[in-house]
Amino acid sequence: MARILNGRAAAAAVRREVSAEVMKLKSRGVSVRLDVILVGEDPASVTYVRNKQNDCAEVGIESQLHSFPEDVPQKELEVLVERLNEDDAVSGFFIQLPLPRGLDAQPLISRIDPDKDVDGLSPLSAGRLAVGLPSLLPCTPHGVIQLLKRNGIELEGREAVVLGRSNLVGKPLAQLLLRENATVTVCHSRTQNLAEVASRADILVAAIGQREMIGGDHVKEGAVVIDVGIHRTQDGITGDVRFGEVEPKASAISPVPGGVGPMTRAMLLYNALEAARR
Ligand SMILES: Nc1nc2c(c(=O)[nH]1)N[C@@H](CN(C=O)c1ccc(C(=O)N[C@@H](CCC(=O)O)C(=O)O)cc1)CN2
Ligand SMILES: [Mg+2]
Repeated sequence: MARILNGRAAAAAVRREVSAEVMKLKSRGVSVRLDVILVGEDPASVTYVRNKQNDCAEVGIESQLHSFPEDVPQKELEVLVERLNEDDAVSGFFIQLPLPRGLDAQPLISRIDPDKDVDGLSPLSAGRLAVGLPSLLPCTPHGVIQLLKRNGIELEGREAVVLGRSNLVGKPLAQLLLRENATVTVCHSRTQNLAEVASRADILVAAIGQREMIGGDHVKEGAVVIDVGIHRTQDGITGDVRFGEVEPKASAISPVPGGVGPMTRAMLLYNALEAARR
């Protein structure tokens, strides 16, 4: 029976730590402000943004929402990004993803000042991470590392397999695991013998975006399994992992919901604090 890696508890601990540091900054006259760009009315995005703003309020971070209809011109968003870059009252900001069809997120993200890039997704932030310079770290991958570390799971010298190579999760997570001295393999849709490669892992991270694709045959006995997937079904939310099949083989496993998701939110608060210190 696997240990359940409780993301809600770890995230609550991060929030307490951030809150204490925000308080200290405030006592020195420095306020922390996280601005949010939301385009369109995708229900999941609207919920995530509301949750993130509630998190900010809980830890004493100010937050301002910049909300646009889905047909907003790209140029208007570019102008806003430049304005937020220049505004000294704004510690950091992010664009809630995905953007509606017709808008291109990458040129906007590329314009964000890396010192304000609380999602850690700009090419400059990614480059800093890749060469080992200090940078704001993408929230989900950083949340995965924190979930592992706060549960006392050793990474150094261990075989880590990341399933998925997105800019949001897979690629930066591979960099972070390398930084922790794990031996890292990244798998993707063209990987041959996926189950064979995955079952080499001491630490297996599923971030492929395919509902319940990973089963017992992908997992080595005693592996630590992290599920980054989020899929809404009629029966509730599930991940990329068939939990019932994998849990008996794993030594530890993150649930969905209540695993990586809450950590993503918590690491955004951590980044807002870091940005304010810059
Ligand atoms: N600009 C960004 N956009 C998106 C990101 C991101 O990090 N930055 N990640 C995802 C969405 N996301 C945050 O934005 C996010 C998704 C899910 C959760 C979460 O807590 N999930 C819960 C379950 C879902 C629920 O209850 O609705 C859980 O896993 O327990 C947090 C953040 C894409 N967009
Ligand atoms: Mg600066």
